[in-house]
Order: sequence, then C-alpha cells, then structure tokens
Amino acid sequence: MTVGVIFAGGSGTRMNTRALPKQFLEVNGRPIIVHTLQHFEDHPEVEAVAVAILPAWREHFLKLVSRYELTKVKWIVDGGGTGQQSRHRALQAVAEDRPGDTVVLVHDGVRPLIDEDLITKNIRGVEEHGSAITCSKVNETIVTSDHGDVGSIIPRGNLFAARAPQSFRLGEILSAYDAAVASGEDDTIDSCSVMKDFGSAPLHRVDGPVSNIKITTAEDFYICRTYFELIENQQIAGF
Ligand SMILES: C[C@](O)(CO)[C@H](O)COP(=O)(O)O
Repeated sequence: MTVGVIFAGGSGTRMNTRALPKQFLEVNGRPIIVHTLQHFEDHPEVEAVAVAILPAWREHFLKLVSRYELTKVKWIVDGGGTGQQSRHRALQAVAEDRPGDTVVLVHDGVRPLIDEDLITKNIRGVEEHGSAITCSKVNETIVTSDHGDVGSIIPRGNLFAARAPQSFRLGEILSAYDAAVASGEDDTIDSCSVMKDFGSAPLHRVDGPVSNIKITTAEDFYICRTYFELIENQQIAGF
C-alpha cells in the first residue's frame, strides 16, 4: 500500500506571491499543485494522497480537486506554522486509516516535475532498503561564507542535493516526527533530517532527474515553465 503525503502549506514568502500562494500559480494551463498531484493520481501503485494546505485556501483547493477529478486525495489537513508541523499532521491523518507498514512518499506540492519513474523508484527503495531519499548530484562548488569571505570549500565528489520525494514506512517516519516534537524540535527542514536525527531507518539514496526542481523563487517558476515547454514540444527526453 502506497500513499503520497504532499506539503502544500507554504505561503509564498520567498517568491513574494502572498496574494496567490505559489502552489496555485498556473504553469502550462494548470495550477502547479494540480500538476504535482496528477502524477500521484496517475501512478498505478499509489492508492491515496494526503495534502497539507493553508487553512485559508482549503475551499479553493477543494474546487481544484473536484475540477481536475483528483480522486485519490483522501485527507486534507490544515498546514501548521512550519513545514515540519504540516508534514506531521498529514502523516498523523494517514496513520488513523492506514497500517504502519504503508509506504509513504513525502513530497513538495511545488515540485511538479516529478514523474512516474521517480515515484516507482521511491516505492522500490522503501521496499528493498527501508527508505528512499531522492537526490541529485551537485555540479557546482559549494562553499561556506558567513561574513562576505569564503570559508570552507566542500569537496563535491560525494555531494548531493536531497530533494523529494523522501519516502519511508509510515510507522517509522511518524515515530521519528513524534520524537522530534517530544525533544522540542518543530522546524526541521525535511523528513530526511527528521529520520536522521530522531528515527532509526537507514537513509537510502535514489537518484532523480535534474528537472525535479522545487519552485521556491520567481526564477524557479520561469525555469519550470521552460521545462514544461520543452516537454510539450518533445525537445527533451529523459533529462
Ligand atoms: C523537502 C525539500 O524539498 C528537500 O530539498 C526541502 O527541504 C523543502 O524546503 P522548503 O523550505 O519547505 O521549501
């Protein structure tokens, strides 16, 4: 049994789109969140989807679910003050209905370029290795810098960007989120960090396409739009 857990609770501060949170902006004729959910809707192994949404946007989201016939959306929870709280609430909602060995794919609503192959790789990763953390190779030099000067230069031979989905067994990731809260932590950056610091499942890497970007800034939005155009015109295959 596989369930998608989608975080769509961001308010768009970093993109300055508070009037319309970025997950609702349209690209290629549909809201970003709809593109994302459609991939889960279409995947034959995904049984249901939970979405954490900004409470003020619940009605708007419900209309999208109905208009685009997103039949797998089973739980809609109010997003919390942080991404961690939102993901935690969505996992709790799923756990009320589904057993602990359910495979959960925790994904960002603003990563619409996920594809069928990546969802399948995540499911197999959890079944075979206990988790699946979608990563992409870092192709630039990463440095630290606190006050204008470059500090350390991090060797990049084994550097990857951890992206999403990040996938686990429901019981294991929920226990890790519970432990994070019990320890006073409520703003971890992602599920992979929660599992690393508060859980015990191994973290297994699966490689995702470079195109699986997160729309965080206005630049990301335009890059995403270009990817959609290239896909539409079939100028890109397997990038
Ligand atoms: C989960 C994530 O996409 C992994 O790269 C990332 O941590 C999400 O960050 P955000 O601050 O919630 O956009």
